[in-house]
Amino acid sequence: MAIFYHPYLETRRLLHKLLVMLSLCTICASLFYFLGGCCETDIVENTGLGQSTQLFFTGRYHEKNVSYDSNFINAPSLATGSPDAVGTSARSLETSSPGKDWAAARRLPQALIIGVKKGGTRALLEFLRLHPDIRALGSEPHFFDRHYARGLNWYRSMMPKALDGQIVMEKTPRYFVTAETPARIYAMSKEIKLIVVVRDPITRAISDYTQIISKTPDIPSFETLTFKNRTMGQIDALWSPIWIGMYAQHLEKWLAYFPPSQIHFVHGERLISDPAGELGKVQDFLGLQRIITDKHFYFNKTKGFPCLKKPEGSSKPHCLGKTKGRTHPKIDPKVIQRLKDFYHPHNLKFYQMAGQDFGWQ
Ligand SMILES: Nc1ncnc2c1ncn2[C@@H]1O[C@H](COP(=O)(O)OS(=O)(=O)O)[C@@H](OP(=O)(O)O)[C@H]1O
Repeated sequence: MAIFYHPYLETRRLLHKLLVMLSLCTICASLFYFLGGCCETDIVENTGLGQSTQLFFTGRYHEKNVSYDSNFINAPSLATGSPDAVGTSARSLETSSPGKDWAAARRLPQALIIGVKKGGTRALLEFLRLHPDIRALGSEPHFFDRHYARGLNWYRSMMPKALDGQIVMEKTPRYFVTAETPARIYAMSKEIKLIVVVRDPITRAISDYTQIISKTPDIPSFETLTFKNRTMGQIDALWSPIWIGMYAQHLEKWLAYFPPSQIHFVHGERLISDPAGELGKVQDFLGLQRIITDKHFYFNKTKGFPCLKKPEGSSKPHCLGKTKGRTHPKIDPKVIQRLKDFYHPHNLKFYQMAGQDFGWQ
């Protein structure tokens, strides 16, 4: 029987072969992707926070929703959004120990820097990131004050991946003055460790005002805004820069939920004059080995603040960016004196509640 060569049949055979090969490729690729995805991210997460929140973790967020403020100069990787750009040892898990990445998971934080605004919270967070046992979120998630309705799974997805034994933390200075926050944090974890950086409330208020005026230059002077009635010398205690500094009144709300042993106060002025000393106490409070020491800091005369020495593999030192350590306006000494009188009883009450004298006059 004669075999006919028919171009139409030949093309059909070729197309058929191609289709089979394509299907095989698709199956292989899907298998490869599926197996890879499973091994990398599907981890049963134990929050370790004494509550029933064991959840399946899908881990496909990669911090894409998080904005990092580039508060460190000469820290290009921070500016590009890496959560662990600063520090000699706190390198990104994803890049520094790929072999261990499979064991890392996103967990809810075990420690929080809750305040105070303009206290030195950014400096503290960035210094703490030097510790290999700390994994800190670079941005301020504002979960307990603004985004609570998004739920704990959203909050967890914001956190950097951490290995067992590493402490996950974030900082949002507004938590300290938000009335609903202590109860919400308590509902997440009764054992959480809370850190508050406090600074002389008058300097803090001026720092706050300096930030406000940098964004809205047309507002009245600090002196004007400080008073409800200047001739009567009546302070406007509801003006946010003044109100935030009434620490005792805010602390009361936290002590209704957490024992004093769970709240650590960082002395904001000493964080500038002796960063290693303050960091030593924070590491003790967190139950960590004292790894961050004075070897990590140098005083930058131009900046007027302590900065980080060069990290491994880089010749550039790290200072906080220009929004930290701004020049403050000169305030009328009479207004300062009036503020001292105003804050005096609040400060005394705060020293008593915190169990330490911060020495603000
Ligand atoms: N090492 C170092 N470098 C720069 N600045 C430092 C440092 N340590 C503490 N500070 C003080 O931190 C103040 C800003 O506080 P915060 O980071 O808490 O501000 S914020 O609430 O997050 O906006 C900032 O306030 P201003 O001086 O008013 O800018 C600083 O005084």
